[in-house]
Amino acid sequence: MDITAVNALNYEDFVSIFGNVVEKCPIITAAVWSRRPFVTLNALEAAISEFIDDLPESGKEGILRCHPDLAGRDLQSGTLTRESREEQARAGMDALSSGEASRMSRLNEEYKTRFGFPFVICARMNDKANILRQLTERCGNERAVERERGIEEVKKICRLRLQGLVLCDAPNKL
Ligand SMILES: NC(=O)NC1=NC(=O)NC1=O
Repeated sequence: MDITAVNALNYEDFVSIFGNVVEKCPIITAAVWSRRPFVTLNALEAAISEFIDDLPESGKEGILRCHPDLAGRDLQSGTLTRESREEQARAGMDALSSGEASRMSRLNEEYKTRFGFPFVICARMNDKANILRQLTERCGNERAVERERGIEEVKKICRLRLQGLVLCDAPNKL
């Protein structure tokens, strides 16, 4: 699908295709539909980013709370979205040793207790070791710092999900 086809979508199809570029936050996609036509994929990504940046702190924290824990109960119970399942698998979250899994679980709980929202990182840009290192380090940050850092990671996840939806078809249309 190229950007011309994206701009031609009605809002039902737009939300149906792009509704999970920000995990479990289709309202963001539904809202930015009004900003079409998007000149490029980057313009669509920028519209999403601007919508997020304009939210109050509670809205940003709400977005973070829609993200499943890495190697958490959703992964264990098979209830991850397709996108999250693929992302977590690529980062090796489904192949942790029992020691690594219990460390992830403990650190995730510590992080959530401290901040009131989950640790979010773009799994596709990190491996297992770096995720554990980042989780350990970021637990020591201030809440405001982690709110912004988590949103930065949400935007990276969103960019990669958008590229998978719009660019991946492009090579087929030689
Ligand atoms: N808590 C998280 O960071 N979750 C996730 N990051 C990803 O890249 N995919 C997820 O499900």
